[in-house]
Amino acid sequence: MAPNVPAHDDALYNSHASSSFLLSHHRPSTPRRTPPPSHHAQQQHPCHMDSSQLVAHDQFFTQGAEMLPLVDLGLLCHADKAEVQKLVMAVKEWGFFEVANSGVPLKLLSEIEEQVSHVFALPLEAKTRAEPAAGSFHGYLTKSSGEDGKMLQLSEALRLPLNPQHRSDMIIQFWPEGNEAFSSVVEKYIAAVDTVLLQLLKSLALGLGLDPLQFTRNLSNDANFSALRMNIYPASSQSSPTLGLVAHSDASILTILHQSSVAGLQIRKDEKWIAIKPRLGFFVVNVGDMLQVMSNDLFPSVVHRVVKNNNKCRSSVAFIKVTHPEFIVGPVPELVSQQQRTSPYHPFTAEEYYTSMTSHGLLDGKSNLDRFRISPTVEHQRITHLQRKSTIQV
Ligand SMILES: O=C(O)CCC(=O)C(=O)O
Ligand SMILES: [Fe+2]
Repeated sequence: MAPNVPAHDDALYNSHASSSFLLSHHRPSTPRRTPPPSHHAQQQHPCHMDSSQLVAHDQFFTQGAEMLPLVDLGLLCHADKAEVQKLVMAVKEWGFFEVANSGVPLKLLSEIEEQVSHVFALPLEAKTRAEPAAGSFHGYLTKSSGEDGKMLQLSEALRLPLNPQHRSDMIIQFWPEGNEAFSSVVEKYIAAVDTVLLQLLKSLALGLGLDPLQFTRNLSNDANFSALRMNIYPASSQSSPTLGLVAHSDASILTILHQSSVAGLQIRKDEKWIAIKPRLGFFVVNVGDMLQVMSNDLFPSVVHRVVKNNNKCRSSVAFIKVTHPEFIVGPVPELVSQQQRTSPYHPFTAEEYYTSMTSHGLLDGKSNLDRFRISPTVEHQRITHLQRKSTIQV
């Protein structure tokens, strides 16, 4: 059976730190740090995850959907200065952007979509064999609710490890004889999207005047955390719009999303929800909580959700890249000096961040990151008070 696992790739803890303590480095073993008690009431939580306010996609699009900033990966690969600056501005302002000219063939995108539909079409019995083992974040996730009975995982998802050995162990749980087509498409897809991700992180570091490897050198495919998350959102039978994925931020450094031609993704900007229209061959990329912390809040990790469609099934594939489990995630020291601002978060490891999610559970929006805030927000205090324990994960 699936353990109680948090719903999304987000969230963290803390311990106060001077800027020099915030230097990121590995450490051999990490005694668990507990977030300090919360006192300082600050701002209102940025969003209300009230499902009664859902807006159908068609309605958004007839009103004219807002376009995400678009960057050209070909230009970034050539360190084109204007494009690098465009990327940095887009990420600062939106935390989300689209990538054109990624070099990932359209054929591979349609192949991965096909494999997503194959795996979810398996009998439930085969899928539940791959439910996450205790302590694991990977595996098949199906509908689950929290202790208060509120549904958290609303659709089906499969979190495949990026680590090749762990991945083939999981694939065997779905197909005891193995599945060569599935395995090879997934492998090709991971390799291709990883290249995109590394280039984007190099360009971001370059754009901030940092060592180009600043954000890439401590990433890891071997951890329990980096994953390829396949999502499927069956058409809703309700006449009114329904949620397919609760509002959350990703825990990752970056997440690279391929969405099918069916819309559903909405992001939170300036206190409003914005629907993102899928565009063939363009990836949607978003900053995760870890990059928000490393960039010392220059790059926001933005809350997003999925709304189901009335008559169409939607699928998506999220490539989620996380740091090595023992790497201490804190702000890049140069950014602390440039901004003359110490981090509002206690540093943490990926291990601690994910453990926080499992122990506290997914709470709406960015509540997990709030746990690591040195001066917790009013919303965090409210959430801590509620202490919801059961969770799902992204
Ligand atoms: O399906 C989508 O468009 C979003 C998926 C997502 O946010 C996630 O997997 O973290
Ligand atoms: Fe997400």
